[in-house]
Amino acid sequence: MDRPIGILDSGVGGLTVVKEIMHLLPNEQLIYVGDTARCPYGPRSPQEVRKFTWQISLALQKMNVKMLIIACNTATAVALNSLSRQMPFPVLGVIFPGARAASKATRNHKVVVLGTSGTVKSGAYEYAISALSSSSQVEALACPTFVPLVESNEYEGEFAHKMVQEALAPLKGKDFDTVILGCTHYPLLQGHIEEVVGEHVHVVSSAQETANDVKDYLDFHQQHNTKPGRKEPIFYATGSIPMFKEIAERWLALEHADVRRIQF
Ligand SMILES: N[C@H](CCC(=O)O)C(=O)O
Repeated sequence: MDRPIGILDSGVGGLTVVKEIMHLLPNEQLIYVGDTARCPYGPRSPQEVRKFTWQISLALQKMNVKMLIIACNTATAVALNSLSRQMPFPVLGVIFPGARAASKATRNHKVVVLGTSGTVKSGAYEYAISALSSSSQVEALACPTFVPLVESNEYEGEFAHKMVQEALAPLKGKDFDTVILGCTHYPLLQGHIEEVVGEHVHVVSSAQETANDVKDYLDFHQQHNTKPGRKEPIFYATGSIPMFKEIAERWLALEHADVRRIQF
């Protein structure tokens, strides 16, 4: 099926999912919406995040997508159920794939989830992990400083490292062996996070697992794009286009990212 795949996030975080899908399914046309003008979603109420997620999803529906990926944990936690019930195409979130990857990786069944305040308050990871393995203990930690660091393109260097160190200080001395990057912005800080938690800890991101789920779905339902050739993604942003373009080109190693404006 030659229709595009829609992907959404509050900002640039979902590009971590785009990167994996581009790698695994280069033939698919991706349309991405980053709601950078209203980012972060983390501190907002569930009602507001649900409303914004629906607005974007309806815009993507008008663009004739064959499938929707909510590449945002905060939005997945509050909007996946209603969207997957009511949209006329499959809707995938990022929480279950991340929980599954962590359940596979942990040996001592002690898992830490790093996420936005909204995701942590939702308890969505605790719920997903307990459904997969009732013996696992999950501790969730909100890291509200991380998303602004990534959105302002300051995710590399000393300052970012110090912010990560400060945010993860409550984990010192705890014996977890797996950390879930429970926000799609956090893989851009993965190097700092790995240094702080130590190399004995598995750091899992849901991006790879989500991309695998997309492929499995397209395989099973025979819905791959049949037009030959690699497709360049189309990006829409509600906020600064130059900032989005710079981050997308760097993170996805694109020479020219096609970034357009969208408003709600
Ligand atoms: N990237 C998003 C949201 C970050 C935010 O807007 O607070 C997530 O996975 O949760």
